[in-house]
Parts: sequence; structure tokens; C-alpha cells
Amino acid sequence: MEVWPVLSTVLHDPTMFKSPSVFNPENFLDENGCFKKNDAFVPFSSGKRICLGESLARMELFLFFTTILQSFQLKPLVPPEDLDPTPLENGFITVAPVYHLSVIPR
Ligand code: HEM
Repeated sequence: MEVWPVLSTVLHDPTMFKSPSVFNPENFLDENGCFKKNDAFVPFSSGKRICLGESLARMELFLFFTTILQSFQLKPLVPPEDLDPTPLENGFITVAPVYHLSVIPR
């Protein structure tokens, strides 16, 4: 028997996330605006087949984004309220929409 784990059902669980279908940092904040660990956030899976590269990926993402944010100011070309971050579906996976940014050295 084959078991296919479908992480998207866990990552979109309405009982675990305030707004599971939209990008909302409040999904990870408590009532005081402090970071709150959510056990349902398992993008690297869990158990025996958990991602072997999790700590490398987390380190890379941290270094990548902190380096960019320390060195540049990022500005959208349109008012932020006009941006729609809803992921695009291609029938198999969802992908982030394309954005154009102005990248200004600090
Ligand atoms: C943001 C980046 C990444 C995400 C979200 C991610 C996510 C995942 C997920 C969900 C699985 C489990 C797939 C399953 O259910 O079988 C997995 C497996 C795996 N990942 Fe990643 N991964 C990332 C980056 C990396 C990197 C950087 C490496 C290595 C340098 C890596 C190496 C692996 C390996 C070897 C497995 C297979 C583990 C096994 O089946 O025993 N991943 N990853």
C-alpha cells in the first residue's frame, strides 16, 4: 500500500490557522503581536521522511532575506493595496504571482 501525504491539507487547516487561504502574518502572532509557534506549520513535512535539508534551507532563507533587507529598500511599483498575493493555480501546484519591484540601495 502506498501512502501519499498531502501537506496542503495540513497547511490550510481552518482549525489551526485564522485565515488559511491567504498570506496573513497574524496566523503566526498572538493577541500581543508576538510570534507564536503553530504546530500545523510543517512545510518541511514531519516524521521519518521529514526534509533532510530543513536547517540548511532555513539558514539560507534567513541569510538571503536579511542580506537583501539590510542592503536595499524594496518598493512596489503600484500602491501595496492594489497588489494581489493570491497564488496562481496551474492544475497541479500553486505558484506565486510575478511582481515588479524597485530595489534601491540603502
Ligand atoms: C524551502 C526549502 C525546502 C522545502 C519547503 C522542502 C520541503 C520538503 C518536504 C515537504 C519534503 C518531504 C517530502 C515527502 O513527504 O516525502 C522534503 C524532503 C527532502 N528534502 Fe527538502 N525542502 C526544502 C529544501 C531542501 C534542501 C535545501 C535540501 C538539501 C540540500 C533538501 C533535501 C531534501 C531531501 C533529501 C528530502 C527527502 C527526505 C526523505 O525522503 O527521507 N530539501 N523536503
